[in-house]
Amino acid sequence: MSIEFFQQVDALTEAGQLRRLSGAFARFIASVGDSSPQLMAACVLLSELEGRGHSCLMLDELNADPAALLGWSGEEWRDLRASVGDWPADTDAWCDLLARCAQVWPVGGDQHHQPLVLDGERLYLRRYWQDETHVAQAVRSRALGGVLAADADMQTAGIRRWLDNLFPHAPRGGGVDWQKIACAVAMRGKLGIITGGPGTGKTYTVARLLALLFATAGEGQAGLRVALAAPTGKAAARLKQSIDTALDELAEKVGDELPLRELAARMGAARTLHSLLGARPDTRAFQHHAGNQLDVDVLIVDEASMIHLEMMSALLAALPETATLILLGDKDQLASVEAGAVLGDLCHNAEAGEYLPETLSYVQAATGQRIPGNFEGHGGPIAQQTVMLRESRRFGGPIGALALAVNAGDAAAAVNVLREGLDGKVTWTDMAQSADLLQLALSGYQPYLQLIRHAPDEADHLAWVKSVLKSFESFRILCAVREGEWGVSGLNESIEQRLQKAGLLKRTGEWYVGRPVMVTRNDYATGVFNGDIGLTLPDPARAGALRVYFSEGETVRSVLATRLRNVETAFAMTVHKSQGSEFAHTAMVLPKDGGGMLARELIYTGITRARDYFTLLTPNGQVLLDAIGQRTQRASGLRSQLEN
Ligand SMILES: Nc1ncnc2c1ncn2[C@@H]1O[C@H](COP(=O)(O)OP(=O)(O)OP(=O)(O)O)[C@@H](O)[C@H]1O
Repeated sequence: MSIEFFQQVDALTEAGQLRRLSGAFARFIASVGDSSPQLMAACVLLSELEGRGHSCLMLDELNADPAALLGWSGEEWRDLRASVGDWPADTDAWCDLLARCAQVWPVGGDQHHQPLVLDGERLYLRRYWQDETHVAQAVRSRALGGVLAADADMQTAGIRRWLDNLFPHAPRGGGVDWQKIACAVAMRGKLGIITGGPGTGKTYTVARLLALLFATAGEGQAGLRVALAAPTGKAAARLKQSIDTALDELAEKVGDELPLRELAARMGAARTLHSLLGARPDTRAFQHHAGNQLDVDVLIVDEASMIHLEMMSALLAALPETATLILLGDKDQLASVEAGAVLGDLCHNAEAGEYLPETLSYVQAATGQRIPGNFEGHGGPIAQQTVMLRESRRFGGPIGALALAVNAGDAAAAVNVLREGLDGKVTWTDMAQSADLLQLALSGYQPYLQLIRHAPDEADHLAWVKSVLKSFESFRILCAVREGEWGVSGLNESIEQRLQKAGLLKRTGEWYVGRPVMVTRNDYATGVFNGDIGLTLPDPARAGALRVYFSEGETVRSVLATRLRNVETAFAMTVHKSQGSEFAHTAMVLPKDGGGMLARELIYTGITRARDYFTLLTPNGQVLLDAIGQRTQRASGLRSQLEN
């Protein structure tokens, strides 16, 4: 029995070191079979890691340094370790021990709905193993499926003709036109992955890919069904806007040969993945699934780095085999809060290319471009369908240089850019005090709060709402953490107080004019979703009533403030929640102590939310250096499943 072990777990839970769920989960596992402290320890660790976005527990890591898995010191780990008693001698011993437990299904063994799965040296919750296995199988078969066959020469020639038309100019500096290559590669299978940093032309490229799909659809052209989606409403609205603009520009160039405006008009709005799949209240199941698939020929999904494992599995199940899936995203951004780092795993060869000889010759035939030798290799089917765009069109200058340095883990170069602060585009206040932050919040939020004071007649209400929203969207404070003085909750409170003191806000209760809010839970009744950000403004129809206005590209939606239940004030938001958004001026705030939990992806994601100006505030600069030096490694078996 594991009495001593659970006493330790309970004490650590009370101390806030472990999630309550972890102890409860281990107890549940103990109640349905074996209850050895070793199995219990593996369950607690598995649950803790799941809460941090890992899809499995790597037993070699458990064997090598379990404290490091939790980010604990040896001291913190000591008592829990002692309560386990005998610790298996090595990874094999862990595998043997777990494989003998009734609650564990060793893959290939007898199945009787065991809640845990042991796949090689990885221990999973069954659901994650199923999702991972399904995603691996589905993307592999998509990458391999539909690859140009018997009449390939003719098809390739058709693709080439159109690509030359759509990309008429030689790439700048005489390099390789990865955008053109990305289009060709996506035409080759039922899966295309286009990754790249901000402004590298992912949307520009996908608009041309759409034109190409449309142009080569033959008789199917008139009925080609294209759907656009993204993980958040904001990202979906941005995608639609960028694609419409790009298709419009392209239509001018292509002329009568291709009715691109007709295609754009038929596409309809971009939707969130939840809405596309038909999420329903009170169930994880979607309306669209393997038995009731989506009615589309082409699905384009932007901000794919935010898609978690379970969502990717659901998406792939709901997509007909015949449809083409195009994933767009920045592989270096933070992964989803939920388990999995799917885009990162799918793109693990993207930097190096790893293209096979057949890919090289197809690309040459379809684009006239020769992929340089250093990108040749032995990548699997996903690598052959993945292209990384490498040149940013609008993200140069100090912000771009800073993002590059952080991404490369080069803290010294990052500090150089921050110190030089060229053109005032990048500003860094180290040893920052709260007063610095509050001053910044005051100057950043003053413009929209002043606009609010000049509420117009009823007739101009919508135009005014749009201008206030636009002004609010131009500045944002991002936090690395939620708790504490430098976290979201502490800062929102102090910023509200500061703005009130400056006479910019009149806070009378929970709801007040000018309050920005973020939705924290999907709410089907009001049609607002987790992560949506809105602004509280007077209701023109009812004196004294307040509505929350949400910007959706060109349109605005509103909900009575009192109908919104799961919201929080959003002067400051987490970097995680800011994904898919961009602000003219982004200010990022790091905490005094990162607790070893901040990594480079977070810093990179924060910086790349800034369009024109980036301000960094650090009460303790060492936290920045430590974060740049640390990579997020999410345990996942997806890469190895993709290679099998
Ligand atoms: N080959 C090109 N020739 C001319 N302009 C280009 C080209 N590629 C991209 N652009 C322009 O560069 C800008 C950025 O491109 P785009 O918006 O497609 O990048 P993105 O990777 O989708 O950015 P984000 O990550 O912010 O969504 C756009 O104005 C686009 O029109």
